[in-house]
Amino acid sequence: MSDAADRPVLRARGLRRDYGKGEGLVRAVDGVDLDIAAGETVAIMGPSGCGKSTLLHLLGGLDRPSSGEVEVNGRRIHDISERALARMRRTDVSYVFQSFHLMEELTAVENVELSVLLAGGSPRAARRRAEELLEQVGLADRAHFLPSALSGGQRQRVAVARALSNEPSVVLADEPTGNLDSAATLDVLRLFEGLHESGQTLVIVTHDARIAATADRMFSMRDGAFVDETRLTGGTTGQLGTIVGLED
Ligand SMILES: Nc1ncnc2c1ncn2[C@@H]1O[C@H](COP(=O)(O)OP(=O)(O)OP(=O)(O)O)[C@@H](O)[C@H]1O
Repeated sequence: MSDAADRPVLRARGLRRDYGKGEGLVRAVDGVDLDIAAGETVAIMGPSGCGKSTLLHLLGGLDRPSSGEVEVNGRRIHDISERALARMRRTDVSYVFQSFHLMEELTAVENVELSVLLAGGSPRAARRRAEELLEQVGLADRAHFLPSALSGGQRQRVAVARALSNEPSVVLADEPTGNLDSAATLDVLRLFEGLHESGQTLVIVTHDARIAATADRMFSMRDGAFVDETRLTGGTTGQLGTIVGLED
């Protein structure tokens, strides 16, 4: 096997992020090391304010660390130009937010399409890809609805379709079910499970132990650092309904 095949998709070393200075200094992320292999699903849990979102922002290149480094597919992301970083955010690493972040004036299909267009796809290819993805997330029949006409779970599925639009190496999801009821949570979890089965790499920040239980590995975070790592065996295929408490 070549080195490239063994190389983690996402790697962080000595990652630190400080906000403010002097007496007001907050060390939001305090020395995180992380290696995530292709196809892994990793959950990050921890109490409010422990630094989960800040860490995810650093991993996705939405923010720069005070020190330390992040590599995506072997490439250090904080040394590259803003332009290259913006390109990487459109293609290699994508983000799913708790509050969806859809463009309210665009339909579901247009939201996904826009992401392909921004990454340089042709209009025709973008529409085809957007339709395929909405089909994949079970929303073909809602493609021409505005987000305001969709349920929370449906909006989050559009956001996931958009996150997948440019075939990213890693999808980072920040509390992706935080605004959803149990039925919608189950929908999104099933979608993640399908992505996992198809080999997508996922990093999910969550407060919900039931969601973390669906991962291959779970990190517990306190005060900006990982304090525990658990390898979860056996996966949860077919058990999601039980986990979320909706099915027997
Ligand atoms: N822009 C900022 N300026 C100053 N402090 C910040 C900023 N963003 C975050 N922090 C602080 O950094 C720490 C980590 O915040 P972060 O949002 O990463 O935590 P979290 O674990 O994601 O919390 P939650 O679960 O509530 O979303 C907190 O103490 C927070 O107050």
